Amino acid sequence: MAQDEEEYMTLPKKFEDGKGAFKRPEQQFRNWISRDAQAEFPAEKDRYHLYVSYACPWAHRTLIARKLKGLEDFITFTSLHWDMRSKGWRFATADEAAPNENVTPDPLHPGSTHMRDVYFAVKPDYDGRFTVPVLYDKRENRIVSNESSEIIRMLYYEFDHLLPEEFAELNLFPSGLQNEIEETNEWTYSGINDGVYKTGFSMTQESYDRNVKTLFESLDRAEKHLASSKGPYYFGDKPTEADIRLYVTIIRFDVVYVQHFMCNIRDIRSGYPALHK
Ligand SMILES: N[C@@H](CCC(=O)N[C@@H](CS)C(=O)NCC(=O)O)C(=O)O
Repeated sequence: MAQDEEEYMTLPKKFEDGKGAFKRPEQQFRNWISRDAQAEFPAEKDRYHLYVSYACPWAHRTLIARKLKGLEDFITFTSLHWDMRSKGWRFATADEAAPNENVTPDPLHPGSTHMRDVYFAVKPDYDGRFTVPVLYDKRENRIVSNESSEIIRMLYYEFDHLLPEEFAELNLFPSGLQNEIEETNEWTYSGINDGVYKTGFSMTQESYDRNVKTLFESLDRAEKHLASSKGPYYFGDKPTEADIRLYVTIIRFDVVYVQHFMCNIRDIRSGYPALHK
C-alpha cells in the first residue's frame, strides 16, 4: 500500500496553495474513450463502468451526462457508500446494499472493500487520492479516467455513432457556444464548484475571507445572468455543459455547503431566486 491510512486523511494539508487555501491536485488517469474502433479505448456497449458517489458533485456530473446522452446500456455504474472514513470511499457491504440504487459491493472486483482497492489493482504504486468518479474499462481492467471534466466530454460525443438519433443529436457543448461555455466554466469552476471546497477547507481566516467573498460574487454573477436570460437553461432553450456544472453544486448548496463548509453569507433558497428556480 502506497500510503498508510492515517496519513491519507491528513493529505489535504499537503494540497495547500501557500496562502492557507486548499489546492486541488491533478488527476493521474487521463485517457479518452474514442469513436475510433482502433483506439486504445474504443466506444463499445457495456464495456465501461463508472464508480461514483451520490455525495460527490464531480461524480454527479458524469451521471447526468450518462443519462442525458442515453448511455445507460453502454456504461454501468456503482455508487460507493456515503460513509467515508480513514481509508477513503468504501463499497456498501452485502447487508447495506441497495441494488436498485446501484449502491452495492464492487461488482467487478469481488473482495475489494474500498475504492483504493480498485486503484491499487490497476496501479500498485498509485500515490494520489482515491477519488470518484472513475471511468473503468471492464475488458482491459484499466482506469480510463478519473477526471470528471474530461469524462463528461467523452460521453457527449464519442458514443454518438452507436446511439439513437434523439440522443446522438443532443449536443451539450455546441460549437456556437463553446467560447461562452469555456469562459463561464472558468469562473464557475474556480469561484463556485471548487470555491465551496476552497472556502470550507480554508486553513487560515484570510483564506476563508478571500474565498467566501469570491464564492458569493460568483453566485451573484450566475444569478444575474440567469435572471436576465430567456432560459430555462443557462444558454437558452437547451441544456449545455454550463447547466451540468452549475447544477451539481447549487443542488448541494443549502443542505451541505451552507453548514458544513461555512458558505453561509446567503443560501440559494432565500438569496438567489433565479438559481433556485
Ligand atoms: N478533479 C476531480 C475531483 C474528484 C474529487 O475530488 N472527488 C472527491 C469526492 S467529491 C473524492 O473522491 N475525494 C476522495 C478523497 O480525496 O479521498 C474530478 O473532477 O473528477
